[in-house]
Amino acid sequence: MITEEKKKPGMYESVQKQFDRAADIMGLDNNIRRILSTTNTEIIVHFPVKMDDGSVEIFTGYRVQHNNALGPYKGGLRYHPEVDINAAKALATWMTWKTSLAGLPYGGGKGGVQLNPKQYSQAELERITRRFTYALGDNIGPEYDIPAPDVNTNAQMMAWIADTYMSTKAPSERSKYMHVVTGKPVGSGGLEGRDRSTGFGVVVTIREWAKLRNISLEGKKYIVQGFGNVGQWASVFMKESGAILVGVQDATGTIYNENGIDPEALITYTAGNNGGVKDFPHAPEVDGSDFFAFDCDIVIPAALGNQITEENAPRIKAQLIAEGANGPTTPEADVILNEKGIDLIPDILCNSGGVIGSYYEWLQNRNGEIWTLEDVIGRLQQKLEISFASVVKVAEEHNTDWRTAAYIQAIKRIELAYKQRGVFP
Ligand SMILES: NC(=O)C1=CN([C@@H]2O[C@H](COP(=O)(O)OP(=O)(O)OC[C@H]3O[C@@H](n4cnc5c(N)ncnc54)[C@H](OP(=O)(O)O)[C@@H]3O)[C@@H](O)[C@H]2O)C=CC1
Ligand SMILES: O=C(O)CCC(=O)C(=O)O
Repeated sequence: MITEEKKKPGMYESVQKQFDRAADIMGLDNNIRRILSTTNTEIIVHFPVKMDDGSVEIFTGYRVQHNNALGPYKGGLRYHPEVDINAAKALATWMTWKTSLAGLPYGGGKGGVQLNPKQYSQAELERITRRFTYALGDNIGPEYDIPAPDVNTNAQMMAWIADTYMSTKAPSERSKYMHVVTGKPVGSGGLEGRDRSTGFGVVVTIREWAKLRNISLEGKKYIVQGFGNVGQWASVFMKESGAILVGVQDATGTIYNENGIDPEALITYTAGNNGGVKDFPHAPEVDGSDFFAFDCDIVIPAALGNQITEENAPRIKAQLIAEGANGPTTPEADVILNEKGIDLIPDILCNSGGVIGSYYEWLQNRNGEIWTLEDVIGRLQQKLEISFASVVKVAEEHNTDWRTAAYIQAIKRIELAYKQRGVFP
């Protein structure tokens, strides 16, 4: 099992190093560089919640709004013991680059609550989510800052947020606020396909990589770290492309089977009482301490940040790393992977299908429309293919890696917005 994010170099340090590299190469205006190196707003709330046994627990929640030059802040909420202000700052900053690269009218925000959701009942999680929403108040809003699901949060929690937020508005106005949050259940204003949009997007970018490198995905072996929303859906779409899942790691353990693990069977298994991949009957449990070095062609990190480091990067054998997670690779590991000639599809491109799906949900609510699954999947695929091609082109123009190229492309759009508005007299 992987070690905790907290014990490794900070994710905020990583995102700033990535930004600095791109800013240097593109010769970014120094004032814009200073603006983008700083978060706009950092909110910390402490709020009490009554537990099932009648006791009261105080929780700490975060929302960081990094930048809104292109539109409202957008990004998920995470429930995890390692959520803190620095994690929220890093994740919010990545959202700014991601939404800009995708060409969306959004900025970047992120937040969450520091807790281990496995320790709470469903009723307690509902009260925590509703209290957190009250505590945030109008620091979120459909045209201001729009949360969405992330690690350990789901469509049900988004429905509680929407309901709580809307209940603070006048009854005649409430329906105008449905798009305060995305990733809701389809029955409550959610979008058909938002559930799979991140995992689908990961696989669209892998297919584009395969086309570029003239490789067939048929029979290619891959491993996935994290078998939640992103890992599961990515595995479903990798199966459609003929690739073979051989290893999976989650917080409960690591399994490996060189003959293949059926993603659907594993999804059914993990949805059961065990809640993870441990003891899956069709793949033995193995030592996962060197997970990324397993024999495979493609690695999909889809769990937490700072997992591929200078310690394990030298042993990676795969041809491609497709970053389903946010910030899974440290800047030091990036250097090693580049030297080894391993391709890497950076998080702000690879997992951007999620926020693009959220944008479609937001539009659906805002315009009173109902989109079909075909609409969503078709538009998502087209948008991601364009993004992938633009990153490859910028990388060639600047003779740089794909992560730096993705940053350059994202930063350029924000730079233009600042220059056109004339904030500098
Ligand atoms: N959901 C989305 O739309 C998007 C998510 N992302 C990113 O993708 C990543 C995964 O998010 P998502 O799938 O939504 O989250 P989920 O909560 O659905 O799944 C997280 C997965 O990571 C596993 N995990 C947690 N801790 C560890 C650990 N120490 N070692 C190994 N595995 C671990 C969990 O295991 P267990 O179940 O056993 O706890 C679970 O399988 C995150 O980095 C997130 O920011 C990026 C873009 C959009
Ligand atoms: O769907 C969204 O708004 C954001 C999802 C998210 O948190 C992410 O892309 O990291």
